[in-house]
Amino acid sequence: MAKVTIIGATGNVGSFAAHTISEIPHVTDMLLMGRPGREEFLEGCCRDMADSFAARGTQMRLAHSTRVADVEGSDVIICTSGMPRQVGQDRNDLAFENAKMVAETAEIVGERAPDALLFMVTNPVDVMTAVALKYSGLEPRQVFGLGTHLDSMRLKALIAEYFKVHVSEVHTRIIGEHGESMVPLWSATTIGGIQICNLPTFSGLPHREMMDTVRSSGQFIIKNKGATVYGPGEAIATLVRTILGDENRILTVSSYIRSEVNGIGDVCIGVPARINRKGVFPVPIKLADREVTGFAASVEKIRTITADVTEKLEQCR
Ligand SMILES: NC(=O)C1=CN([C@@H]2O[C@H](COP(=O)(O)OP(=O)(O)OC[C@H]3O[C@@H](n4cnc5c(N)ncnc54)[C@H](O)[C@@H]3O)[C@@H](O)[C@H]2O)C=CC1
Ligand SMILES: O=C([O-])CC(=O)C(=O)O
Repeated sequence: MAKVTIIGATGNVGSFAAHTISEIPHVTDMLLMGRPGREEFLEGCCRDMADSFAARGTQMRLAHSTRVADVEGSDVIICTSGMPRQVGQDRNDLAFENAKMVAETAEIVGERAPDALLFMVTNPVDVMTAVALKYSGLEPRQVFGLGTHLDSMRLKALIAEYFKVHVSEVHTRIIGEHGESMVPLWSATTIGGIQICNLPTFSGLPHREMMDTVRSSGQFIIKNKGATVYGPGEAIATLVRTILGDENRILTVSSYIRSEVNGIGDVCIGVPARINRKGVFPVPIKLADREVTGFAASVEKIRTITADVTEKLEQCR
């Protein structure tokens, strides 16, 4: 029995995520939230969704609102509201504009739903996770972002295609920024349980090309169809299912780390974390030397942008 709220449900990602989440059996209540002025659109979304429930036999209470205070009683609150990037923009270009909205929203969430988990999707997601953590006043286990889970999924699909195996045979991870400085963990990549570097075909793997494809996926999709929707929507639903099913899966999400990765910490960034109904718990890990260098650079980048955005937010409050 759980209530899930989607803030930004009128948008591309929010509306598709709402539909994928409606397939999760634990969800009994869903609240679609949009900006004031979007009431009619939200009503339309609810009616449309109810039609799909009728076709599938889904039984779920569905409501809509334009008041963030209505998050009260939610178990999971997903924030997909905010500006998306345009072709040629970097996700970090959105940082300050989206941070203003996230800070305001997070404050209300902290007051009205102090026991909820707050799941950030809005970009730049690592910086937005830090802003949400600060302004909600919630505990680090309660606030997390989609992080590099989507990037890890993208890499997994490319590896599966290369080796002609089912995606479920591939385990891989990308950590760090959901952005240019992301770091693939080849040392933690296995196929059918065998470390990828122990497979003779590994030497021919086009690592660089694969990572170029992963890094540019968002931009490619935005250029061709305006927004990334299905990948993020399914990735969001996987996390919600993991939480509500109390599954203790280890997925790579943006989370506050103290010093869990080779002693590096005090930042919100994509790291492997155990996820269950209580929230998100980063797993202490020790990386190979080359991977540490890349991760440390990614942390430094995100820490600098986060500090800059937080300072600007404080000045305009
Ligand atoms: N972390 C990830 O992997 C991904 C993150 N995103 C991010 O998710 C966000 C939403 O993307 P889309 O759904 O494509 O955008 P969209 O433009 O379709 O929807 C954005 C929604 O946010 C609302 N909104 C915009 N500015 C707002 C404000 N100041 N206050 C309150 N609500 C506001 C809009 O009304 C709309 O409902 C973007 O920041 C995008 O970059 C998108 C895909 C993947
Ligand atoms: O690229 C974007 O702006 C949207 C996003 O984060 C993704 O799909 O990875």
